[in-house]
Amino acid sequence: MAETRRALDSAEVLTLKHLALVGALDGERKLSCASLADRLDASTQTASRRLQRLEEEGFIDRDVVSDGQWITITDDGRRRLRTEYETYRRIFEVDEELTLAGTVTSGMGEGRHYITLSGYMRQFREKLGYEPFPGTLNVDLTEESIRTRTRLDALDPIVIDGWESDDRTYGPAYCYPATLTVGDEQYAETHVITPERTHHGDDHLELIAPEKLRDTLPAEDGTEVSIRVTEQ
Ligand SMILES: Cc1cc2nc3c(=O)[nH]c(=O)nc-3n(C[C@H](O)[C@H](O)[C@H](O)COP(=O)(O)O)c2cc1C
Ligand SMILES: Nc1ccn([C@@H]2O[C@H](COP(=O)(O)OP(=O)(O)O)[C@@H](O)[C@H]2O)c(=O)n1
Ligand SMILES: [Mg+2]
Repeated sequence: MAETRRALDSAEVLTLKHLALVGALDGERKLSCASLADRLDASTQTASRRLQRLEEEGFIDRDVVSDGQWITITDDGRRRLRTEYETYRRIFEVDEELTLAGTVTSGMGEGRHYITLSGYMRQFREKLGYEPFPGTLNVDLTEESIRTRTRLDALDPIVIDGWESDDRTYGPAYCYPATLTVGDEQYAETHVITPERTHHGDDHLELIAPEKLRDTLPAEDGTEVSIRVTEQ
């Protein structure tokens, strides 16, 4: 589980952006606090404090040497910058559609179990307005769509809360309304569901719907599908 962190303030995000602009996303970059301070139009102490905080929060790695420091932006740092980027994209590209492509695939046969648990089903009824068919239709995303799916982070999902039974806890899941297209067939009442705890990687997308999509569309393993995520 990731630790809970205080969000970076805007000056700290700006510092991270400057580090990326001088190449610290692609590997180690040597910098002095004085040169960073110049770029940020701030004092050396301020630049130093911001670097320290970025390091403490895990957004950069640093190796301090006598005449400066070697800085690398970590994966968490890259993700933080990408979130910033997605927010701007949302501001300037409001009309752009978020469409993902891939092929239908079989998963581990666990989706059915989770969807039918009463702690989730009750919320699906209340928040989505339907009882999903027991399971998730799994889609193997194309390389391009694996990158595009990060744009989901900039949308407001319908949140299915985590809950507890007598013997274990269940994680939350996030739902995004979507239209699924196979050839000429469109199926509108569907949601992309991203469970917080999952055994699948970013290349795998799961969909829920009131009906068995494999029969309705129809679709089988290998069928190419397109998923247009629609704003609520
Ligand atoms: C609503 C929902 C909640 C889930 N909650 C959990 C969870 O708490 N813990 C967990 O290990 N997996 C959870 N999963 C993920 C499943 O274990 C699995 O990774 C995923 O649904 C893929 O299943 P599939 O390959 O059978 O389609 C959840 C899945 C769904 C759909
Ligand atoms: N709305 C849905 C949900 C699942 N399904 C399918 O129903 C079956 C059970 O879902 P599952 O998530 O338990 O299984 P896998 O995705 O692990 O294969 C799978 O074949 C899914 O592809 C469907 O056709 N339509
Ligand atoms: Mg599934």
